[in-house]
Amino acid sequence: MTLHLDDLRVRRLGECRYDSPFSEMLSTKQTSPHYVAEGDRVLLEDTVSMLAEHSLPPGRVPSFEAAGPRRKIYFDPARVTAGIITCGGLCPGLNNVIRGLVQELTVHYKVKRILGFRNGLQGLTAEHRNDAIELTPDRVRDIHNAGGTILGSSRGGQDADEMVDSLVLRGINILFVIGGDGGMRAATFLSKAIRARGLDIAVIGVPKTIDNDLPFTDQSFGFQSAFARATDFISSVSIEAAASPNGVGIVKLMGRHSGFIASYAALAANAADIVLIPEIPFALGGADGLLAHVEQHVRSKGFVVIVVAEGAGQDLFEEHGLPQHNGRGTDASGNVKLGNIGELLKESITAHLTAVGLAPAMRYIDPSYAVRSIAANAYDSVYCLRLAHAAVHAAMAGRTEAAVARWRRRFVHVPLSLMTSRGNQVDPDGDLWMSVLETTCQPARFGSAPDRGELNRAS
Ligand SMILES: Nc1ncnc2c1ncn2[C@@H]1O[C@H](COP(=O)(O)OP(=O)(O)OP(=O)(O)O)[C@@H](O)[C@H]1O
Ligand SMILES: O=P(O)(O)OC[C@H]1O[C@](O)(CO)[C@@H](O)[C@@H]1O
Ligand SMILES: [Mg+2]
Repeated sequence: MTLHLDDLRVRRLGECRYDSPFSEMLSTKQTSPHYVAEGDRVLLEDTVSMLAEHSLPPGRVPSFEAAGPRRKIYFDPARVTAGIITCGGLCPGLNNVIRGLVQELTVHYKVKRILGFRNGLQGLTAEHRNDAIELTPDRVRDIHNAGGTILGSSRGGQDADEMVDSLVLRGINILFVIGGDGGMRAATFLSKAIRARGLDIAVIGVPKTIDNDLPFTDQSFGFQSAFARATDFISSVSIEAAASPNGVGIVKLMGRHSGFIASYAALAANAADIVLIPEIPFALGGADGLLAHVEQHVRSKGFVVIVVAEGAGQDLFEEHGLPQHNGRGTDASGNVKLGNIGELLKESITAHLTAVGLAPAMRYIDPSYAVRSIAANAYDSVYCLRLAHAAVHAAMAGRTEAAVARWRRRFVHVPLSLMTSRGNQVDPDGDLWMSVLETTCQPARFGSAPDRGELNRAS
């Protein structure tokens, strides 16, 4: 996808006429690698060859608006009521972002009223709009020490007009939506309804997901904490598998469409023999299939450790005549319900090894919720706080229909249209997957699984 400068422009509600409370602090600042004045931008691409391909003057090169405080702001802080919602699955750091938003809004901008809507989009329905809680620095002081979200979260769609009515009735000028790909779509959907009514309400997304499946962000918050926790489970399973005759350790990790958690956790634990991710199809049977490789490991080393992402091998369910996984169905948000690949591996590996006289000691764990419900680690805590700061600065400067993200280590504003334009997946030809292959020594493919080109042409 070729992006042009116009695709990267962020919508503004209007001219910034108020002095920012930061203007004094900023008056001495020069543009530097760490501070970008209004108008300066962060490059979309960062290699000389990619830049040269555009053959464009510097002012037209695709670039993001830099995040951060402006000298002039759009909203009069004394008249602002801000709202916050968290939606989708849990993710380490949700409470840190809520806390960061509340502190930045109140301490620096002196915003007096912040409402936390309960349980995701449900909190914006007529039935629940009055359940919103007042968020104050006192209320959020210690929340970053706990996982989850003090606001609650949910899946499932709601009527746009009803949600906009709630924003109007509760006097909201700025809404922060902390969510994954669905949450960013919901923010877009709400923004459109707000725009259709000509309302002066800014909507800023703070992208979250342990799956790291959102584009235009180096890594989403919570991802580091989640894969660090997942690493512990891989280490445990590998110790168990190694200590048992014909030990087979399987750890199933989240990752609906993207194998980032599986790949990073496997690299960190450095104990997996096989990593299976949604991006790379694999075959179970045949001379080069997964089962043959598992058998080979058990014969040569005495045990095998497999890390599998939940979205891997979904095509195998049809092959194995498991119709309940093919009709699939969806959850309340429209996400396809996946077949349980961990169980499928457990059963097929047990059957295969038993048939060849190597009855296994199976050690299978699915630590999915244990991985995502924890508090943020130190790295994510810093990241969440800085994203929250960037989100508040963006909203106060009248940016809307945008998300804040870290791109090439700089905080930027990303139009929601781009945030929802595609997913982010492990590149089978990229350096991350190469590192996994180098570490596990597994083959590039198990069996005669179709290559990606064939799959893309078929779909
Ligand atoms: N296209 C859409 N339009 C309006 N609302 C949407 C859309 N897609 C998703 N939503 C709503 O956004 C909310 C969050 O979506 P979802 O449950 O898919 O989680 P998510 O934000 O993708 O997070 P995660 O994937 O990390 O669990 C849900 O309430 C869902 O109904
Ligand atoms: O059980 P739930 O809450 O629907 O969440 C499961 C999904 O949430 C995610 O962790 C994303 O938040 C996916 O990896 C996973 O498929
Ligand atoms: Mg999602």
